[in-house]
Amino acid sequence: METNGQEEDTILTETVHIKTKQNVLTLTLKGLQVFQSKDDETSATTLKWPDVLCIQPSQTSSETGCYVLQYIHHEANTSLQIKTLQIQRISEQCVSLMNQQIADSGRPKKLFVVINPIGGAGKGLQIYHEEAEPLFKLAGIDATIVVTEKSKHALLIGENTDFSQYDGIVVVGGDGLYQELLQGLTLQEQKKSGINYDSPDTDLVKLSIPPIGIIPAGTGNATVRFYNGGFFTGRRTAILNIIRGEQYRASVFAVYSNSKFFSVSHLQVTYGLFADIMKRAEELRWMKKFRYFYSILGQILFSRKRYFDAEVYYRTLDVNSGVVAEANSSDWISLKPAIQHCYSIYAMPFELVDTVNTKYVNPFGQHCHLVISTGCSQLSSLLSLVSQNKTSKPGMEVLTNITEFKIKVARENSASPVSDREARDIDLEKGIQIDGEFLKLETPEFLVRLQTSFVPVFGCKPAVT
Ligand SMILES: Nc1ncnc2c1ncn2[C@@H]1O[C@H](COP(=O)(O)OP(=O)(O)OP(=O)(O)O)[C@@H](O)[C@H]1O
Repeated sequence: METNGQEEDTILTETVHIKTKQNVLTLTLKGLQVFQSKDDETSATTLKWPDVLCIQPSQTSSETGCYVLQYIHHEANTSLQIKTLQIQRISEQCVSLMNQQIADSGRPKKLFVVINPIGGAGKGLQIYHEEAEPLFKLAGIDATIVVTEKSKHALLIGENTDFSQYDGIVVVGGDGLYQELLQGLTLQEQKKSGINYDSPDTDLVKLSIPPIGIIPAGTGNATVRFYNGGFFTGRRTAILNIIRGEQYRASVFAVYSNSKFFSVSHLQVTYGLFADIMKRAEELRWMKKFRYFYSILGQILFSRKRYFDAEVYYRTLDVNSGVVAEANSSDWISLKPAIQHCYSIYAMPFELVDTVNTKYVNPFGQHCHLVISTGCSQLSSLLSLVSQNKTSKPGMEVLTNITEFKIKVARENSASPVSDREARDIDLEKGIQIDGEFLKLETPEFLVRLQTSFVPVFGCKPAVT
């Protein structure tokens, strides 16, 4: 709460006691402040209304006017914690005004919650009931819960539910569950609008839905980290950001193939190496969460690179003018040489800020980067994905400021395989990995278009280091 202009914003000022010492409590339109003495600003606790969880009568003191204030504390690295403040001798009028301001702070009042009971360690329900529900109750939030009963259930929920009576949609699961819901929501919005959403030349209609919050309960929980400042330090931060109600519009990819809208992607689109790893992980599903570790290790240590020839075309944003280069031209920019002999292509719908002074991943950005591994080691390609590298190096081309790209894979293998390995390679040639799932294309070519400000999400801006 700023002191500038505070006088005009002030709703009420009164004297209260904290730890038996006299304090001044001031309520303003923006928040509240408690301080021992006007001359000692350092002793002040200053809170904005979205950070005030609740004020309730103390359970440990029978004294009238003794209340416990619970509030959200912001740590230096964007993680959030709950703190309490016991206040004595506070008036009923002040408590009632505080409750009014908390209710008007913009936090959601009604949430629609989708829980995956089998994601990750199978603890989605437990996580929700033990960690999220008590905090939602404390914050006066009502929740309607739907537990998914089968694969793709979240897609049907997204496609067929009218969310207009809710202030937020919450996903309790991993990246896969969020992708399914997003896919359903995207289809619902496009169908409602009547556009030809199969054409990549038609802009998708941005989602006009209540913001989505993710409570991580899957094996892969990457996107929630980026939506919550990039330094994800626990589920509690994600839950508290939903309660705070701060929202942004995140970018996603729209993926097209064979002249059809194929999928929406909130995390990553990969072709080649990482799609192959994901395919192997699916075959090892019985190993539960260890399947990723095992399939990555198996590929890096024991498997050869599966090379393919690809034509790569792209469009970029002129970051200084904000204009998409070549946007009105039918010509795409092509890599030189036009055909890349490579083994991995990937992109994430995030803007990477990586300068001498700062490095962070921004999911609310305007462009992304595309990485093509040609001659570098598989480990190097993997590390670049994990570390969000955006610098080209020998055997790895990184294209920056990308807004869309098009990949056409030339068939490396003969149509009639002579060995099991060749048969597997042909199978893999049509594979693409989207947000952790291995999917099959009809033909090995696809177009990916960044859709900026596409989906409203609860969260906070990236932590700038
Ligand atoms: N009741 C259910 N029975 C079977 N599958 C389900 C059920 N509910 C959701 N799913 C499926 O679970 C998959 C994974 O969900 P989620 O992303 O929450 O967890 P995860 O453990 O990170 O995922 P993954 O297993 O892909 O690593 C989704 O593809 C979804 O279709």
